[in-house]
Formats: sequence, structure tokens, C-alpha cells
Amino acid sequence: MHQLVLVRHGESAWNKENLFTGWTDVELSERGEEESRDAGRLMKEHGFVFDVAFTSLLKRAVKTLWIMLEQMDQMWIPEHKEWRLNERHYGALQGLNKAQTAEKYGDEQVKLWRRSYEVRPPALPEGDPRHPSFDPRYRSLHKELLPDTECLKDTVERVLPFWEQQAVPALRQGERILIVAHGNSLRGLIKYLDQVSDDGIVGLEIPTGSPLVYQLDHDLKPIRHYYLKDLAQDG
Ligand SMILES: O=C(O)[C@H](O)COP(=O)(O)O
Repeated sequence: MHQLVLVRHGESAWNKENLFTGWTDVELSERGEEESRDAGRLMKEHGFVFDVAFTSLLKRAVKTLWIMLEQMDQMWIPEHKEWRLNERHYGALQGLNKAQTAEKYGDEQVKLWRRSYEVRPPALPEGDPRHPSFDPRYRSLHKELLPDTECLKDTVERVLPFWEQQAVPALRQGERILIVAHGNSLRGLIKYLDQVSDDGIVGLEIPTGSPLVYQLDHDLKPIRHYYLKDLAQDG
């Protein structure tokens, strides 16, 4: 059996303000830092030990990882920062308030943008300074890889190469891995792991800062998954 733990970053400053975030690089809120400490303590209490960690290039995920590793006294393990684990790119919606956007475009349209599989939000305008091509952290990537908007399908398609080329080899070597990412990049990975349908994924929500444990069989197929908080509550 293989161990995989997925954690969505703790609450961010823009989660708190209910703003579309995507690739915007925002800090954790104080609550998000507390969630991260609690998650690290919980994993330590349950004896979780990791051999390698993966996270995105966005500080809300990186800091969540660091805070949890510090609580577990495992800051020494190798960590890999992967653009492919970044949150789904929300295009021109980034920075807009979700409630105000729903008032302007309607709840149904916003739900489609947020939770459907193949509906992309409006793209960033050409030359928008927020485009990833202006961000030095992506300078080594071919421009056609850099999104100006993404639907969940797009996100799945850029997360899966990470899964196949980075996570699978580590798991097959018996390494216990921790992945700290984002609500939608994790929805995309979970869709693949659990073979969730395009319709079924609409209802899947990932809470912030809550370790989700996957037990995988020899073929890396999920045997079971559970939130560690639920296990703790069940005693
Ligand atoms: O990018 C964001 O706005 C959040 O991280 C996730 O937003 P969502 O839950 O609206 O997809």
C-alpha cells in the first residue's frame, strides 16, 4: 500500500475577502496560518512521516507546506515546487469579488465558471500585466503552456503530467508523499484518482487546510480516502 496526503492551502487573504484568486500570488490569512499549524499538529499526532513534498509556485501553498512541516519537525525533507500544481487560472475574473460577479452575471453563470468541467472564465485581455508571461517565475516555460484562463479540464491536463512524471515514480519507489496545492488543482487530481465523472466533479468541494489521506494499492489505485479530521473526531 502507498501513502498519499493532499492538503489545500490554508485560507488565503483573498479567500477571506471572497475574491477570485487563481494564479494571483496572495498571502495566507491569520486563520489560514492557524489552519496550517493545526493540520501539521494533527498529522504529527497521527504519526505521519513523509519522504518528499510537492507544492505549487504560489506562496499560499508553499507557506502552508512550511508551517505543517515545521509542526511535524520534518522541514528537512525534499520539497519540489511545480507550476503544474498551481490553482486553476481564473482569467479576467481574478481579483473580482465572487458575490458581486454573481450579481452582475447571475449565480448560474458564476457556478459554471467555478465548478463546471469545460466552461472557461473570460480570458485575461491581450497584454494584461497579470499574464504569467510577465512573471519571472514562469520564464523557463514555453509561452503556450501559460494560461490566460482555464477550465477544470485544462487544469487536469496540466496537473496529470506532474502526477505521472513526479508523483507516480516517487510512490513506486515507496516514498510517502505530501502534496500541498489548491482547491481546483486538487479537484482535478481527485477527479482523475477517483474517476469522478464530468458531472460528478461539479459537487466536489475541498476545504482549506485539512489533510486528505489516500491509501493506494500496488497499482496506485485508491483503496480508500478520508479527512484526517474525521478520523480524529471518530476517535
Ligand atoms: O482561486 C480561487 O479563487 C480559490 O482558490 C478557489 O476558488 P473557487 O473555490 O471559487 O474555485
